[in-house]
Amino acid sequence: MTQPAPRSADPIRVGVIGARGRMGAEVCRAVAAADGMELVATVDAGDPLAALSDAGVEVVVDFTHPNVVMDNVRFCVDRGIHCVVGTSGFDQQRMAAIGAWLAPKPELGVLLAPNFAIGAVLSMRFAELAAKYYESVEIIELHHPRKADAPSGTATHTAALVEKARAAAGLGLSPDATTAEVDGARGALVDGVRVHSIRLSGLIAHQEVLFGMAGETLSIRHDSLDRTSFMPGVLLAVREIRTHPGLTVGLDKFLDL
Ligand SMILES: NC(=O)C1=CN([C@@H]2O[C@H](COP(=O)(O)OP(=O)(O)OC[C@H]3O[C@@H](n4cnc5c(N)ncnc54)[C@H](OP(=O)(O)O)[C@@H]3O)[C@@H](O)[C@H]2O)C=CC1
Ligand SMILES: O=C(O)C1=N[C@H](C(=O)O)C[C@H](O)C1
Repeated sequence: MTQPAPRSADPIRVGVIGARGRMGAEVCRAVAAADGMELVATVDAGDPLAALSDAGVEVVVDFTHPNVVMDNVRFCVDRGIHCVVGTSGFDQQRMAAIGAWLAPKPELGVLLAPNFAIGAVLSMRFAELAAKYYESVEIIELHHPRKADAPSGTATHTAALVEKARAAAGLGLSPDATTAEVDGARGALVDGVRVHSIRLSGLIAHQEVLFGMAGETLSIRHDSLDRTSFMPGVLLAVREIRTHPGLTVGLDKFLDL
């Protein structure tokens, strides 16, 4: 349920966790330069999370690591701090846990956004729309080689959306006659969809969803060429989260899509 935006003209007090990382540093710059918000606390590995509550943070932005993000979200929810989370590594079990933490705090919002780039959000929606029309689908995600997790959160989320649309249309697995395979050659099976992860110097974040049927294919590709591509989405989420209580998955829920 969307509530009216707070009337206060006071800037939103923002804290960043993972502030010295690739994304966190970019978020700190974007928040510091944005109208209507103030960067009041930054935390990275080894720093106490109490710096956030001590500084009166209202909205935290987390770009850390799948291994630590749940502790960060728990800390913030317990202290009534809204969370905008870009860190990957969320599954249904993790989402259910966050939902349970939020249950006694009906005013509090947590956004888990697999991808903040507008084109990535659109491409996931396009893939969801296309899914029911095609017999075959596979996903290729391509990232910089310092990425810790594979497949990417974006690919995992896309696979889930595509699978749901295929299941609703009565489609099963994509046809595949492979009977002899070198381990990994056919990628990972995520929600019944093959996902192939490329790690390559020079890349930032890219994804291609390939659909096929007799006589035609469709490729839906998005490329983040710079981490600035994620910043408009992050700033939008910081502005919106206080009026979107509960757990939200996907930036599309904050857009007029
Ligand atoms: N949703 C989206 O649009 C996007 C999501 N991401 C995701 O964001 C996450 C971060 O990516 P990226 O910035 O490239 O990664 P980085 O490794 O560059 O940054 C992560 C930062 O978090 C720090 N950190 C680790 N543990 C903690 C902790 N317990 N408390 C506070 N800080 C901690 C790391 O410190 P140290 O290095 O010392 O461990 C590091 O400085 C990944 O999961 C990635 O997939 C990335 C881009 C876009
Ligand atoms: O690690 C990254 O860089 C990215 N991670 C997110 C993901 O796992 O999908 C979003 C984007 O792809 C960049």
